[in-house]
Amino acid sequence: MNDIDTPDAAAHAAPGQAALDAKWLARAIDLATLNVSQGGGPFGAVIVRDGELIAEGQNRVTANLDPTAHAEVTAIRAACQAVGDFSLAGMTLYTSCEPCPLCLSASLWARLARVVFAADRDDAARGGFDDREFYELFARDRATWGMAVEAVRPENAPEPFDAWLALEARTDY
Ligand SMILES: Nc1nc2[nH]cnc2c(=O)[nH]1
Repeated sequence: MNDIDTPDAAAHAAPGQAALDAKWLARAIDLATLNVSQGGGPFGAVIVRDGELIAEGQNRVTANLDPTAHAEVTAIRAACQAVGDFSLAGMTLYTSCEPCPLCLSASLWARLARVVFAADRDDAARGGFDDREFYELFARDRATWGMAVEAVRPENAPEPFDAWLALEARTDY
């Protein structure tokens, strides 16, 4: 079992929460290990609301030819379908590994209340995954990146936002 009862976790968790966290993290880790034997990457995740399992996810990047199919993202997609909403406000994401920047951003967009992880970015690096490197990249000037990120600003660049703001019946997210 993982020792997740750190001072930091304890500061945010209600009494009894540590045992519940351990239970859901164990499921996420099981999903991750199982996924390795099923042609996927070593990552698993579950989404829980009020102690109830809403959805599970596994890394399907290579299996689905989808670089965004990280375990957390597949769990978020499945949870949104399960509850019929693009918001997962009030829910907790348990993941077998610290979310990479993609998964952390997806978690923020999904408005999750909590993210709890087991292995960390150093464990992922040992497994050959770039999570830590991407965190380090975001802390650096983009000019130093291997991938060019270029702002080109045609006159009508803000136009889609004008259309959005003019739409009274828009669904904000
Ligand atoms: N947390 C996490 N990190 C990854 N790095 C590569 N794939 C994944 C994934 O599915 N989850």
